[in-house]
Amino acid sequence: MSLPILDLSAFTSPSSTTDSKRAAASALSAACRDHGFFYLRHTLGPLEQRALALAREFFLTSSPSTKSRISRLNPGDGGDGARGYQKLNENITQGKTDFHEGIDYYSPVVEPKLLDPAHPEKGYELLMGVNLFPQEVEGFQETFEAFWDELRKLGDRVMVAMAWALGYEEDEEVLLRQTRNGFWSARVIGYPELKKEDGGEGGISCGEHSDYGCTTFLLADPTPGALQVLAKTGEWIDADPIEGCYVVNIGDMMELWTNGLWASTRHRVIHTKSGFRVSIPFFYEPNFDAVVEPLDKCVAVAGGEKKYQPKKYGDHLIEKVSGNFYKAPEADQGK
Ligand SMILES: O=C(O)CCC(=O)C(=O)O
Ligand SMILES: [Fe+2]
Repeated sequence: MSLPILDLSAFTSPSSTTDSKRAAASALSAACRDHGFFYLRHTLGPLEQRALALAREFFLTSSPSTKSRISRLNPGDGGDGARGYQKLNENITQGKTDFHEGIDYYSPVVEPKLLDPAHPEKGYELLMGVNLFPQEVEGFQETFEAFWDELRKLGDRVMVAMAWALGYEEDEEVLLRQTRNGFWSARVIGYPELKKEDGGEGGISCGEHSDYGCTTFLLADPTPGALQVLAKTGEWIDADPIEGCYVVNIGDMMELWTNGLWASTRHRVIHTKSGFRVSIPFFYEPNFDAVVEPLDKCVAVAGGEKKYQPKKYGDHLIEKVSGNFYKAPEADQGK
């Protein structure tokens, strides 16, 4: 089984017809309902290769002091508990350590919130700090900021396409209204190959999880066999990169909006091939204060039964981020 390849250019081009939008929305609806994962044909040109190359340069050539200068630190220790660099084995999924290193970024906050203004060295409230860039890697910050800007715009268009796919052709901004100032997030991830001594067989590069927000746009280098998606049949299928495409998946908040019509599909990374793998997912998310609840039309499909309680996205995010760095063996943590 393989994942569908979609073209949503009907929603990005100003000259497209209603019929072409309907056709694209119908393919999108089937992909989200049947898989929760799909390939989206879209390219940002050389910006993508530049971002992947800079990510690789950071992981493979930066000194330990460069990496530690941008370390994720807890509130109280100088950080905001979320933004920054995590070394190998620091990230936790389902209570188990992941074998990757990465830098986490979030939407910049207009006024970072110091924990204690009299003692700025203590850092920030959870998630309310500043993004940390490796200034030693020339062009890193500008390239990634430009990359994320483009993906935010793409995400806005995909929200309109998703609204059509859910039957909201007449109210196509029903999702966009709650994501336009989205509290997006992004990761720059490096995966050394898993070897036996690192936990090799049975070890995990990034543990099984669902993404916790709205829609993820993933770009990765060409390494095959690393990202795997749990199909509805119960088998794990490879989501290998396809040139000119993003791997897109829906997250927990989209599952909530659709009243479970589109499930947030579980996935994992097991990288045992040779070479250092790099991936740069962008998580397009609802506004921090968006109250996400099942959409009327999706509730109607389920015979009027609301299967989920409303949830404020910011609360959901705080819950999830707190779990990512806390080793709780029973917990089922998302990303
Ligand atoms: O590296 C990948 O291919 C996927 C990473 C991922 O699933 C995540 O960061 O949520
Ligand atoms: Fe993920």
